Amino acid sequence: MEIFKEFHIEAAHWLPNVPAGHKCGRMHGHSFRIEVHINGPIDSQLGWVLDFAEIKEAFTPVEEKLDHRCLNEVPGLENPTSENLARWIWHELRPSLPLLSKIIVRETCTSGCVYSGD
Ligand SMILES: Nc1nc2c(c(=O)[nH]1)N=C([C@H](O)[C@H](O)COP(=O)(O)OP(=O)(O)OP(=O)(O)O)CN2
Ligand SMILES: [Zn+2]
Repeated sequence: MEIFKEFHIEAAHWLPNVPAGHKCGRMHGHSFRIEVHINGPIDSQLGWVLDFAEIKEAFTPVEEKLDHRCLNEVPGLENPTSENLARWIWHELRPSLPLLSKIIVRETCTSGCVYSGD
């Protein structure tokens, strides 16, 4: 079964590799919504796949690195597209969440991406 927890990050970014004049080449901000998905069996005693609190605990250092930051200044996020952000979060979380199955990044109400690992 797959479970998830959603986190909210306020951050600024600009995209360095877009064509000249593209609006995303200018510094701007988003209220990013990030879903962390975990896939595994339900523990028969506890009745859950993983305590949601464990997902939150794993995400806390990631939140510290991203929230109220300029993402371009975060090592590894020099080109902070949704795709690169999702992949970056995956690699940050995977060591502490071995059942990690998916990262969903919503950059705006209408745009985002789903990353299921390499
Ligand atoms: N594949 C990607 N395309 C774009 C990304 C991205 O990360 N991956 N990022 C951007 C910009 O950061 C932009 O802020 C978000 O794009 P967009 O959805 O075009 O934003 P709008 O608010 O203008 O969207 P509406 O069409 O008004 O809903 C651009 N592209
Ligand atoms: Zn943007």
